[in-house]
Amino acid sequence: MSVTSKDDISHILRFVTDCHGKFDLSKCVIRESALGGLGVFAKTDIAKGQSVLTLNKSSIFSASNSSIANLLYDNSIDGMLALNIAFIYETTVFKNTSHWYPFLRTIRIRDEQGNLNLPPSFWNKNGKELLKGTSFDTLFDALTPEEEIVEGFEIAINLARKWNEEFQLEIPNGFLDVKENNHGKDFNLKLERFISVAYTLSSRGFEIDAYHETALVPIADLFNHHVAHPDLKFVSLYDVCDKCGESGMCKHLIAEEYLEVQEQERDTSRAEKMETPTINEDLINSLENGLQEERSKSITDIEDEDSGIENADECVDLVLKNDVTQHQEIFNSYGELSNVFLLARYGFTVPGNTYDIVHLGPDFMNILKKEEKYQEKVKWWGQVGHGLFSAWYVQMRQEDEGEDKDSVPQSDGFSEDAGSELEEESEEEEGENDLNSWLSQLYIDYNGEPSPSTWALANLLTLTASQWKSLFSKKVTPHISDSIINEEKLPFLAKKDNPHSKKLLSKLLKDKKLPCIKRDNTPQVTGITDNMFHSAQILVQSEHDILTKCRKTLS
Ligand SMILES: C[S@@+](CC[C@H](N)C(=O)[O-])C[C@H]1O[C@@H](n2cnc3c(N)ncnc32)[C@H](O)[C@@H]1O
Repeated sequence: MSVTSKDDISHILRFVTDCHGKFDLSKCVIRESALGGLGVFAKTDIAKGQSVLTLNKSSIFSASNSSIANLLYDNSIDGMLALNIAFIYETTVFKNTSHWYPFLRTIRIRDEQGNLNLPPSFWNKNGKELLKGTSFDTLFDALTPEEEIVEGFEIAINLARKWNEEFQLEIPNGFLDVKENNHGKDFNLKLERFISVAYTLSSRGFEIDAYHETALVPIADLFNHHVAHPDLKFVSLYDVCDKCGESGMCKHLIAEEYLEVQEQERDTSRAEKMETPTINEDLINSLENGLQEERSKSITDIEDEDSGIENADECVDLVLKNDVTQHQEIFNSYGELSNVFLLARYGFTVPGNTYDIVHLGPDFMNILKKEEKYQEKVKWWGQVGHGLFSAWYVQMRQEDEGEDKDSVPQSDGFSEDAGSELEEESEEEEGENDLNSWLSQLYIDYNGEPSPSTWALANLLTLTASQWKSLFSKKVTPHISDSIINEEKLPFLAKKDNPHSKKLLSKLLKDKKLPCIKRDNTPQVTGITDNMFHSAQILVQSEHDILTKCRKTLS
């Protein structure tokens, strides 16, 4: 939960004005939102297509334009780690001397009660209990602390010490000044602050371009998220030089082109072997002289046109994709995300989030472990069946869509691993864990509809011995995975009206345990802050509602 205080509105507006940004105060107003913190509201009706905010990229804050940009670059630090370290230096070391400080100081890493904003993976035991057994825990394993952030903190501490030793750059006080002789306690205290910075920035960052990567954008970060009907589109030219951020020709591109031409000439002439020219400072400088001339000419052209804001390619824009009406809050979209993702990355949850699901993996595992009769079927499903069924199902859906071209394409339930959205790093381990792969496909969607795999596994488990045999065109061999499936039987697995399967699923839902969310004690006793409680309550309620809908579907 990262929110801004209303006392900061004037500072943010002044910063944007000083940066010659365009935010039309006759059309929009920043004020407190019922969702928490601030939001941006329409002062008048505004037509779709209009831009509500235009800022030059030089006024956004990224690691690449921070005061320590060169140091980060020299040490090959990029991405979110670079942004976190840059933010810490800017707000603790450079402070008033930093161009961005008036904006950055409005970004709080603590909630209104003074508690650090922490992701659930770093909540205390009581806090984690609030989410135990939900999809957050079982499907995404998002209660386990990420090693990556601790490693990032250690890198940041070492760099701070190195820069201090080498050229006396002050070590950020209270953040990276970990006492060497008091490693444990002091380390953990400052690690929490570091995590809080990372979590807060991840809830406010915008993907800008190849040069800036993720950056903080004043005012743009005050628009709240809408799950279903966002009003805005964030526009930024991504394809720029990753070394200098130029959108057109720059010395790096010219140097690259020059080398390419040299290469081609060498190939075509097939003459004596020429020495390969390399990009060095001399080459860049000589090329840059030519470029400088070209550039000053084009700058004059732009200034002549003078529209108040410079080259559009050098700006970021928030453009309306809907008409908005007077007084309404104007919403952005942080992505088509379930509450699991919103909480893990952005620190909040939304009631009635249509991207929510309920994971049934552990619930199936419970009955599979208990019942000997299921062992053979489950072994086949894990090794062969799930893959076969998924491929058949996707193909069948494509054929249906081909026949009915006007129909709205729908998710086939297999196109994406339901558990993939939080697991960028675990994609490397793809294939390592077949069990997780098919278990992740066992879920109920927001409408209370079991996923295709859920129906299929339930249908499989409830097959009688003779039905199970007839699933194979050849006798089941001792090695179940070698048995040949009778493909005509696959549609049976997709059935949604098998009373035996419905009964099995109903029992599964009856036994499913979700956390009981109630406030037994004060936050001082439990360490559960209002934000933690509120977020967990919405997430768990959403899962309860999905289960209720599913029970109706099954009855
Ligand atoms: C980019 S900021 C948006 C502006 C924020 N309200 C502020 O005061 O700074 C993102 C934060 O706003 C809050 N937020 C955004 N959309 C929300 C929503 N639909 N419901 C609840 N909180 C939301 C969350 O605290 C989130 O971490």
